[in-house]
Amino acid sequence: MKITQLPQEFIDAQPILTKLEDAGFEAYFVGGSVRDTMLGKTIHDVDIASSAFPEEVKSLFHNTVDTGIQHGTVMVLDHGTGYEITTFRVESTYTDFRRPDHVTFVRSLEEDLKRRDFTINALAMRHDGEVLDLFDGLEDMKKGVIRAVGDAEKRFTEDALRMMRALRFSAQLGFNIEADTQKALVDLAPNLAKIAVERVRVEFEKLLLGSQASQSLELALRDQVMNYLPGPHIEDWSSIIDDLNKDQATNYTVAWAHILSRTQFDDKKRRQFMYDWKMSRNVMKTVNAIVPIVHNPKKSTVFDIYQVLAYQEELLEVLSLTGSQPETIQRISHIIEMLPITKAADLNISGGELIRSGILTPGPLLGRVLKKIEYAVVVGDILNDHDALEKFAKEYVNDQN
Ligand SMILES: Nc1ccn([C@@H]2O[C@H](COP(=O)(O)OP(=O)(O)OP(=O)(O)O)[C@@H](O)[C@H]2O)c(=O)n1
Ligand SMILES: [Mg+2]
Repeated sequence: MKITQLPQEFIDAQPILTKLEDAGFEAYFVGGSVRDTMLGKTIHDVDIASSAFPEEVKSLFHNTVDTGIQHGTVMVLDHGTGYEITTFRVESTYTDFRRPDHVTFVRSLEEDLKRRDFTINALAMRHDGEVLDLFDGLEDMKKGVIRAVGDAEKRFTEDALRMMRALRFSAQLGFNIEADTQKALVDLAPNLAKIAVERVRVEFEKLLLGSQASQSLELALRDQVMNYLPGPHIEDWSSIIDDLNKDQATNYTVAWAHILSRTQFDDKKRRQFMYDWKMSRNVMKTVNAIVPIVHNPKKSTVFDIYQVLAYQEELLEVLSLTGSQPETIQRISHIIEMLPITKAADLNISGGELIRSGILTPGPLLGRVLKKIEYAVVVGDILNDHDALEKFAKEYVNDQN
């Protein structure tokens, strides 16, 4: 099978392949970019596999970086674009379920494709668009199936992450997982607990953002995969799945905030969950700001909303995902629109001015006064007007004495 209209990313990379070929090596586009092209999806980057050994790649191209040379990957820089060229390889025993103990470079494309995870990921494409399909990946694509290349148990034992990848691809593509592959997944799911959390998280986040996330989460639940994922156990998957049946999150911060809004976790358990998943500080801050409001949106005050203003987009999205009433969402949007200030720096008075005018001296009282002023302005008790704020500060200080 030959693709006649190649996406530009491949055309740009063609000279790299032909240079390798002219030197007597084989070179192919492999992996996600070939899969996604066949599926009519847009691609981001192209990966190249070659029979040339890393040193041979380096001697052919002027500008290279050893990005993963021990695994056979060399990056070739070409007009500002980096292309990863990985030598055909086979991997031997994975004693830690994470990384092969060592890789062996080979000259055969088939050997290389044989050790890949799924048939749809084991396609190779020549520089001219000719697709090599040694494991019936195209047929599986047509049928909408995720099938391990060869023995599923072997593939999942080599790298347990592939079980997450199976679920992730099913969420992204809406594909079913083929029966033997599914069985291996059920049997070997406990190994998921042994792999690096960061790797699991990346796949799980891709799953959550997939257009068929709900279908994939249902599979994960049924096959008890959830039991081997980080964090305290979530009891509330069914409501999360229901939500995702109707709509999907636009980014993973929203996805996590949505999940945690649907759980009954208290503050401590929620933090534990995020810590166990090794989420970034930014995600944690956003989730911690949003979840209490989503739990009780009707009770949220103007000042509550003001305090989470930095996360307003995420908040509104999670409210909508969790099925908040339109009136509730409208009320919160309205509060946001009407806020007189968006941050303390918008106040028409500063600590420095209060000191210069002799109303206050540096110290804790000054901090308290500024907080009071901010609160009063936000909730509409006073106007954000310099003289009014100064008067308010004077009266507050007098009351304290
Ligand atoms: N655990 C893994 C990870 C990757 N691969 C192989 O390496 C390719 C590239 O891996 P990666 O970029 O991680 O995934 P993609 O399939 O390219 O998916 P994405 O588009 O999300 O990058 C895969 O297609 C697959 O052939 C594999 O066999 N086993
Ligand atoms: Mg990729």
